[in-house]
Amino acid sequence: MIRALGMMSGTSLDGVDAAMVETDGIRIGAFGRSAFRAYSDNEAAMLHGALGGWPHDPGVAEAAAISVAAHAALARDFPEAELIGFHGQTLAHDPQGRGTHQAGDGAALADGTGRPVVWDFRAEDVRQGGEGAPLAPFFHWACAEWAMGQGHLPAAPLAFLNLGGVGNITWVDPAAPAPEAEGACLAFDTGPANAPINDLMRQRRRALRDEGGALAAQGQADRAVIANFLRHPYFERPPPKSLDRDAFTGLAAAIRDLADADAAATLVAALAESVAAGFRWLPAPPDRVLVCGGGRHNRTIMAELARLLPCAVQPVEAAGLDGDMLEAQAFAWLAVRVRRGLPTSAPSTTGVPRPACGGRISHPRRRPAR
Ligand SMILES: Nc1ncnc2c1ncn2[C@@H]1O[C@H](COP(=O)(O)OP(=O)(O)OP(=O)(O)O)[C@@H](O)[C@H]1O
Ligand SMILES: CC(=O)N[C@H]1[C@@H]2OC[C@@H](O2)[C@@H](O)[C@@H]1O[C@H](C)C(=O)O
Repeated sequence: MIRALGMMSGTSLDGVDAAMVETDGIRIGAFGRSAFRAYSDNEAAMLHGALGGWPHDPGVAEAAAISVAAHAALARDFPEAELIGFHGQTLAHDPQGRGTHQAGDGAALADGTGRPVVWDFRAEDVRQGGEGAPLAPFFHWACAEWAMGQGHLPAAPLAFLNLGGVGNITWVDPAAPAPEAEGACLAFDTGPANAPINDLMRQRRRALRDEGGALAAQGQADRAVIANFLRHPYFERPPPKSLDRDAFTGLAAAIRDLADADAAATLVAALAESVAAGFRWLPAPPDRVLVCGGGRHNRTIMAELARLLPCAVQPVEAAGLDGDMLEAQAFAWLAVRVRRGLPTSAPSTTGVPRPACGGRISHPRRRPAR
């Protein structure tokens, strides 16, 4: 077993999550400490300004340096980590076009922390014809297997729903022998999640988010906007499939003339309806949906999901897991898989033609400065 630190800064650009996992890259031995470092307003503004950028675009080198410095600062609090999994900041994702871009140089982070760093997890999958995302699904399989072993879950297929900036779902059969085995996982991005809600709150209320879903709870969803949203060709596309943060720009335009609360309620309904629309692709009805990511703190989202989905909807804490740290933990576990040469994606998770091992390993070239 290796003690690995996973670090993730997601599409909502709020900061960096870091979490320890002890694993052999297959089974979870133990979960360890975790921490969060918020981006300062300046850092967040720089990263926001670089969104959509590719490696040589203006502002991208600065964004990458901010990402590395923030991760290095956080990693210093985890001297016990033998290996670091570094996701980097996704600035652009166009797997069927220009590729996928996570800003932040893993070699610089290895130098800055004195630990080997696994990074650039998505590019190889895209190079082989996959979507490069989502990558958490194999870890969801490991979590389901762990939770079953702890007696927190029955031995039945279930789904993990991650509600970050974008939503993604993984259907998992925890009885499958390995995550890359046929029939073990099916995963895809469901649609927009918190990103448009945050954008709305920033533009209209000068707030970072709709705390607890309070604003949305006071509004009425606009059914015409939702009906039109659900006509987007993305929902007709069978999985695997993934989304860029700003793929649904039409939604922001469609709510422009709605009152604040109605606009927020409409975005919540769009999120929940897109998850419900995704259910038709699942191989069998899941026993429950375990929700992770920041969206599970939004009570209006959780209520709308419970109303629309044909099974129980629970925060992942119901299975003994930490919903704020699951993605960071995923990149710790994936880092160990990369180190061992085990696959990190499969046809049923990213559409890559055969199970693939992504990620690069950089070793520190010198001791870190004190
Ligand atoms: N208490 C809360 N009330 C309402 N919304 C919340 C709350 N806490 C978090 N959120 C929402 O969750 C978002 C953060 O979710 P998370 O950290 O899972 O996203 P991410 O990891 O950045 O994104 P992704 O998974 O798409 O890469 C916040 O930006 C906010 O919209
Ligand atoms: C390209 C990219 O960074 N995608 C993220 C994003 O955030 C959620 C969703 O879109 C998912 O596809 C992915 O992150 C998680 C960690 C994943 O790869 O599973």
